[in-house]
Amino acid sequence: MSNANIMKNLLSLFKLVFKNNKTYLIISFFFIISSAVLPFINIIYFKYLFDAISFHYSFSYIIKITIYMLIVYLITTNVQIYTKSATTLHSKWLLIPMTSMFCKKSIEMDYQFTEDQSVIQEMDRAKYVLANGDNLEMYLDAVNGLFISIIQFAIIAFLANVVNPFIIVLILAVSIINTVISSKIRKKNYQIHRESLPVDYKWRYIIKLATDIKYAKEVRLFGLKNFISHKGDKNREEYLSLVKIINKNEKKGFLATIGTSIVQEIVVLIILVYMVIFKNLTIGNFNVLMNVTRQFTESFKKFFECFLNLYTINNYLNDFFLFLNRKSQLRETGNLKIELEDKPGKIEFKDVSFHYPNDPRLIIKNINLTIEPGECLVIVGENGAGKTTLIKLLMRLYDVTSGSILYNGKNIKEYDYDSYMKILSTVFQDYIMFSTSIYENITFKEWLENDYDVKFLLEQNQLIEKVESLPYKEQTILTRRFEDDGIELSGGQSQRIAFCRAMYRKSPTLILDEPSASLSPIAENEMYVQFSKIIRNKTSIFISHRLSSSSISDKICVLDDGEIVEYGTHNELMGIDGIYKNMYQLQSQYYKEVVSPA
Ligand SMILES: Nc1ncnc2c1ncn2[C@@H]1O[C@H](COP(=O)(O)OP(=O)(O)OP(=O)(O)O)[C@@H](O)[C@H]1O
Repeated sequence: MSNANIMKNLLSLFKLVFKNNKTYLIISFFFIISSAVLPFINIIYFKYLFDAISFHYSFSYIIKITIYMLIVYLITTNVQIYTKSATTLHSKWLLIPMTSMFCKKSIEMDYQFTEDQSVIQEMDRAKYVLANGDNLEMYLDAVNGLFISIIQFAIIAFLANVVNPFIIVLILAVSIINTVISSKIRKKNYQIHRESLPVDYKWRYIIKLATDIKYAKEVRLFGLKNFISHKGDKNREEYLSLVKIINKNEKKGFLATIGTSIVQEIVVLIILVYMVIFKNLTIGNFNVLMNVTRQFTESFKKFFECFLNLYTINNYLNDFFLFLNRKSQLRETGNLKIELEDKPGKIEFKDVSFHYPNDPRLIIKNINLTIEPGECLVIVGENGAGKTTLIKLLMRLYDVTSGSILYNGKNIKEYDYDSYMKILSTVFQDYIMFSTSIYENITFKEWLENDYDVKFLLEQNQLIEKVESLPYKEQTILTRRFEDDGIELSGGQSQRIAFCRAMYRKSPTLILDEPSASLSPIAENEMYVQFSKIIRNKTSIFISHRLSSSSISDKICVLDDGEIVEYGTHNELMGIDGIYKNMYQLQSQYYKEVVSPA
């Protein structure tokens, strides 16, 4: 870690403090001054006291300097105690803007990075600063400590006429040796700690497997108790073997520095005793000299300790700022605003090919497709044909490998990212229900009494009866993760909430990936009847395995192994002996078998 990095991170942190918590700076100033001068009050007092006794000053003079000393001591101690606890508290406050910056960056980060192991690990290390707030406290404490030591050096330099130069050289040498030992140990341990983070991350995943409701069914069904606990045992063994190395390194370093410090104490004592016996050093001056020397050692120790803390924690802070400064390629392209955001636009795929960043296989191959404004397109195809991937490209979760996607004639990269995202509403197969109220799950807004849009959507999606029957209606919390009176919805009900969420955005383009996957055939039919009303004046794209969706489609596109193999209206595709006709006939036969009475 270079010094430039330390300075850069310090500056970044200082800017953050200055922007978010100026009070911290004022409190720190008083903390630094009071802590720096506190040890010298006694030293200076005893110097004056011994002088007064040696030179037979009046008793009232001694009382006077004693009272001054007590007043100064009391004020300084109080200031130091108050500001110490205040700086600790205010450094915790700093976690608020830092957490918010971190979350914002994580969300704005290019989607493809969420699958990149090196970025995931960088994010984990950055998270470490937030999850272990003590690190930030220690870092800021170290910065204050450095200032305290520097002021103390200045005071000591002022009093230096009484310090033997040999002692200074000795203290300097011992402090430097101890610093080198400690910094080597810390560097080694930081590397080991870095190695331990992914292990710890896996451990949290294992705990989640055992406790998270998401996995509860699978875990019980397949009797995964031993499987999970075995994984947990192995993981902890791996983690503890790393902690053992860290402890061993620390022990070695501790023993080495204690050894050098003992040698230093003995040599200083020998020199001062020699000066008392052979150089007429008075006991009073011996006392002052001993105290200043000890303070000198203390200040040096503190200085290097703070520097080492700063250096070590800087590694974590560096990861934090590195992550924060990570560029988002997808976001930082165009800045064109979309005009008429509520009107559907023309979407064109031109020679689009794509492979995932971690896999060279082409998943989308030379696609040419036009979706006219207000058209309803159904994309069908076997599992793995590339249907979801095509939608991910349209949603700018990934950039095309070659070719281009146009919206109203302009490459989607030219648009401002947020402006472009506003025109799309998507429900993916793996939509998420958040552990918050039904209302917030749909709107992502604070509760608004009588939000008729939400009521209308609940009604349209046949959820109103269910929601009205709940004790807190739209304010009922989904999932029981945080609330005892939270509710669990069925797959189909959750999917309808996800539809409401997509429709609430009122975007001119609606994309639904497998909208009927969790619905019964009757519900599926009702859904398409509802959809035909909702999608009026919107462009809609459905990915569907169930071909009943064709009843509301204008065009159907059949994907096979990343290529468009058939394209046209339902009637056109039924006219050719292809994949679509085959699939349709198979499915309608199945429906007949299921529905017709035996
Ligand atoms: N993040 C990823 N990294 C690498 N390959 C991926 C990734 N996501 C999907 N793929 C691969 O891309 C191919 C197409 O996947 P996609 O999800 O687009 O298919 P699909 O047609 O939507 O399938 P399904 O009907 O099963 O949902 C698959 O072979 C899949 O393994």
